[in-house]
Amino acid sequence: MKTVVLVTGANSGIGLALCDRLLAEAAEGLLLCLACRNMQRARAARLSLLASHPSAQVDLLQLDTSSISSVISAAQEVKHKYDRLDYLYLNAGIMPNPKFDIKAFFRGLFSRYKTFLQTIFNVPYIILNTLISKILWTNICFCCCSDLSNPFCCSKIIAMFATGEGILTQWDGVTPDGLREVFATNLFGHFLLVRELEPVLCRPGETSQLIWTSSSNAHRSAFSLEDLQHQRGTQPYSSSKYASDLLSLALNTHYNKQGLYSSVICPGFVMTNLTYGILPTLPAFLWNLLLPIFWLIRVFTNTFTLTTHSGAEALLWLYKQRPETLDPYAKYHSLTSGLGNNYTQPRKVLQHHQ
Ligand SMILES: NC(=O)C1=CN([C@@H]2O[C@H](COP(=O)(O)OP(=O)(O)OC[C@H]3O[C@@H](n4cnc5c(N)ncnc54)[C@H](OP(=O)(O)O)[C@@H]3O)[C@@H](O)[C@H]2O)C=CC1
Ligand SMILES: CC(C)CCC[C@@H](C)[C@H]1CC[C@H]2C3=C(CC[C@]12C)[C@@]1(C)CCC(=O)C[C@@H]1CC3
Repeated sequence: MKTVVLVTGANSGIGLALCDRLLAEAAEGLLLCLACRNMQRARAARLSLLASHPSAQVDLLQLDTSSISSVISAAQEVKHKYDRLDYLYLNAGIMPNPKFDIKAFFRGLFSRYKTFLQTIFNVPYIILNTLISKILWTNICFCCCSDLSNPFCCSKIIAMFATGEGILTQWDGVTPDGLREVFATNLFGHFLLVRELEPVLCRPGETSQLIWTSSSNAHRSAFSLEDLQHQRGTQPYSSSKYASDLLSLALNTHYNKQGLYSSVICPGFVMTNLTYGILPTLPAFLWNLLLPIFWLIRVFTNTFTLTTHSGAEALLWLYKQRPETLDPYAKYHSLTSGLGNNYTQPRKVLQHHQ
């Protein structure tokens, strides 16, 4: 019997890389279903996967997660075609019209520029402090140095690079169903899909896994239970990702006794169609010019996974785990070390009392 895996948003980016890595891992025993909104792109993705894994079984499914009717008919088709679903990767996602706020970026960087330079050159705080204060021996210099020795500033800059917090502006629209587009695409459509697929996900005596592609950009401050769709805020993407972290937890409470387990992952910062739009003046291939800078930043934050292959690391790692052994309060991070090695690390995301 083949393991049935369904991946939403499988025609590009992290989703496509995941499919490739799954097939490289277990092409023979796998029945892979690519769930995509655009069938032309889906067919192209299928062909590229079959080119490198000729013996693989790859099916296509039309699914637009932002549309209620599309989700319902896609779920009907899945239930009709397969009598089981072992893995459901909830990966499709949008961040409409993201813009890099250069002012906010430089404000964040240069308000703490000394700390940034120190981070880059890795000069130990104490040596630098003593040296400068001995040479100049003035009050002003002392003030500067006290700033230098504040590791909190360093960690703030690193956090800015790791999460994109405060340096991106986003936009949101309304779907024909009357829902906010980011909420509908990233969260609600997936939730509906899970509910509709209950009969093939919850089978007596067997386990299945839901795996959400969340983000380091998921911020509690962006989310409000009173404004689930984020109609009143300016961070719809962060809100939808934080909501998926919460929802995963709730799904575990609800479904674990029926053998269905849910986890969230964070792929790190990956260069994909989703991120190319952030620097609008830069065509996709020119992003590669920034690679040396990104590799340098990676020395300080291992969240710069950069390639789709590396970003899919935690998604693949979860595929190999027994779901009962996973921590529902953890977010599993794809990480890449300064030397380019990929690994997965769980980090506590929600505290039990939250
Ligand atoms: N890149 C990054 O740095 C990070 C990405 N993520 C998350 O990773 C996931 C994958 O994104 P990524 O690979 O980067 O970007 P891509 O844009 O390459 O992939 C997104 C995929 O989702 C699909 N999609 C978008 N909207 C819908 C919809 N309404 N219905 C069905 N499919 C849809 C896209 O299809 P189409 O080709 O038709 O647009 C595409 O296949 C997203 O959830 C994203 O939020 C999280 C953290 C960081
Ligand atoms: C030297 C500069 C020009 C570098 C600019 C880098 C930024 C464009 C990126 C730094 C951190 C990135 C990031 C994301 C987008 C691009 C950055 C802001 C995300 C917000 C993309 C979507 C996510 O889910 C999380 C990412 C976190 C890091």
